[in-house]
Amino acid sequence: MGFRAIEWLDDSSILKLIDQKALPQQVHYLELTTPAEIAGAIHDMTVRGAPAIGVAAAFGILQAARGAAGAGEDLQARLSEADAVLRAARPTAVNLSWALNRMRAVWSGAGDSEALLAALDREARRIEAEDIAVNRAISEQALKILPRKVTFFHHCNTGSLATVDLGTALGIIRSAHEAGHEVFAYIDETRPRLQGAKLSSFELLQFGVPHAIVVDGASAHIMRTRDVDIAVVGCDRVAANGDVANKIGTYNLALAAADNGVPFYVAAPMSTIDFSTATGDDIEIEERDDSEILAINGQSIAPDGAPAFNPAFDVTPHRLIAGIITEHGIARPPFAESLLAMKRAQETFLEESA
Ligand SMILES: CSC[C@@H](O)[C@@H](O)C(=O)COP(=O)(O)O
Repeated sequence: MGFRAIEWLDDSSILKLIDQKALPQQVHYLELTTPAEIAGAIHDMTVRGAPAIGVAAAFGILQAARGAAGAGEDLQARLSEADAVLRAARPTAVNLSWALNRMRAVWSGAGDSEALLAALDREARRIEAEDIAVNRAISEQALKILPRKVTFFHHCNTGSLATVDLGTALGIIRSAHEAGHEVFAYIDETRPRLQGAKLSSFELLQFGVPHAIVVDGASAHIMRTRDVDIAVVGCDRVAANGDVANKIGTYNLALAAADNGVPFYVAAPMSTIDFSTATGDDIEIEERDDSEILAINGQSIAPDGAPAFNPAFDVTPHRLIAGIITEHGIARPPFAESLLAMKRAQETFLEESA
């Protein structure tokens, strides 16, 4: 098992988070006691990665419910306040609102506060447990199409740290290595916050997966001059037409892959597919503080007063994507149809396992 980004301490209702801002130099944990603190940790990227922030938010709601019950306060009022604070923490990853919607469906339902509290407890744990199962299933789907000797190109961090465990795209790389494939991975740095250099390399070293960190701008050159079999990335929101919002630089990578005939895959839990968003143009792209570009580890790298522009995500058009790997299978173009087929497979799976 990798480092756990998130751990719920049930007896104390504390959400324990590894501080991803301090990695890899320090493995340091924070213990959060309020939804406002959790929202702050999501916003400042102490916890990050689309699935991880959804799970953290679900426990934030549970924390608020327990707090309200302990103080004899109105449950609905406290929860709707917590919901609003958590929902506003980051805009692009749909997993945040997806998890909050699941929790809201519980707390806005019928039942006395004791029953609601128990149901919220179950739902938060279910969201957490499902994430692990879904990530394993995504890896299993991907293993079906990988050659025995496989060289990957990966962007950002999509591993254990970005999820509850294993991860999505990085989980595929790790699973291929553990399944005996001869794996090598090019891990791009992922400016400006360097999730690739800091976090993905940290995870791959832990599991003994051969890899090299490369600068973001090297992707086209490496694909042109080395044998790269597959580029695989995660996602923060997939629109109904298959357009994918993911960490800034994903679109560049997809263009480099297209020009070099490298198949470009997106690992996507069904929770990241947003059927209510028609196309990538409808996805809100988070803009973060200029300081993320102008300084590295607090050290200024640009002239004093230099302006910057810092969109944190981009949208890769569906035409550049070979497949979207979900826990229910690999969706292929045309995605408007194949993603709906995945949704139907999910509904059947849920009915059968109910
Ligand atoms: C399984 S994580 C998927 C995405 O959330 C990941 O690729 C990504 O873009 C993370 O961005 P971040 O800004 O670090 O939260």
